[in-house]
Amino acid sequence: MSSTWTLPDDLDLPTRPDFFPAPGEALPQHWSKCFGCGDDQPSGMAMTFIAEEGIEVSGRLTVANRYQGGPGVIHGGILSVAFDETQGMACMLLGVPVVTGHLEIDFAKPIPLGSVLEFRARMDGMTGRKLYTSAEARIVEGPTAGDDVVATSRGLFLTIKPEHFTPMKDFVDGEATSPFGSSTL
Ligand SMILES: CCCCCCCC/C=C\CCCCCCCC(=O)SCCNC(=O)CCNC(=O)[C@H](O)C(C)(C)COP(=O)(O)OP(=O)(O)OC[C@H]1O[C@@H](n2cnc3c(N)ncnc32)[C@H](O)[C@@H]1OP(=O)(O)O
Repeated sequence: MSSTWTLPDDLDLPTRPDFFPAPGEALPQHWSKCFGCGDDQPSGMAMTFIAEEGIEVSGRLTVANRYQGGPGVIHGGILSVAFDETQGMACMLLGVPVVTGHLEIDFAKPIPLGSVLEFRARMDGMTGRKLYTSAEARIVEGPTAGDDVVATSRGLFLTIKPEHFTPMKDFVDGEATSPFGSSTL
């Protein structure tokens, strides 16, 4: 896999607050209408996440037929959504709202429709408002399941003020039922 990504050398690794789910417990969706994780988004990807040790999360995605890009394989954009979501969830362990500033993906192996993917993402460090993350995906169920890493990603997330989404309030489609965290609307 190739990448031009280099981490700054002045990063801190924060400690994880204890008010979030313990390792092994499910993470709440951050916004019920989110395409990646929301349960109020019928056309979405319904990803689920577990808190791991440290500032790390795992997430699962079943590759539905509608996620097809090339013949029989996942669309690269769908895989990118999953990486965005998983790394955003790793940031969420710190209890601060964030948005993605930069995301990059290396697509290493084809991923057949019907596969179940497991993503793992972690915080590599932060400086000021900038949170640096990395992640990888493996196929855990399906005809090509195995230990091979099928894709990797690196992200830069920026902490935002609660009012970041206020100008978007009128564009939300109906009532959201975000139970926890929320996108601060
Ligand atoms: C869907 C929303 C979910 C939100 C949930 C929140 C609550 C839950 C909490 C957690 C769950 C997380 C789960 C989320 C999963 C999905 C996340 C997404 O898909 S988010 C949607 C896509 N992303 C955007 O819409 C951002 C659009 N962009 C912006 O709004 C701005 O550009 C923003 C906020 C990212 C930065 O703008 P500035 O004005 O606040 O700050 P400046 O000064 O430009 O940048 C600050 C520092 O960052 C660097 N920077 C910014 N963008 C960069 C980039 N692309 N590459 C490298 N550096 C960058 C700059 O160089 C600067 O660095 P120096 O402080 O000077 O060292």
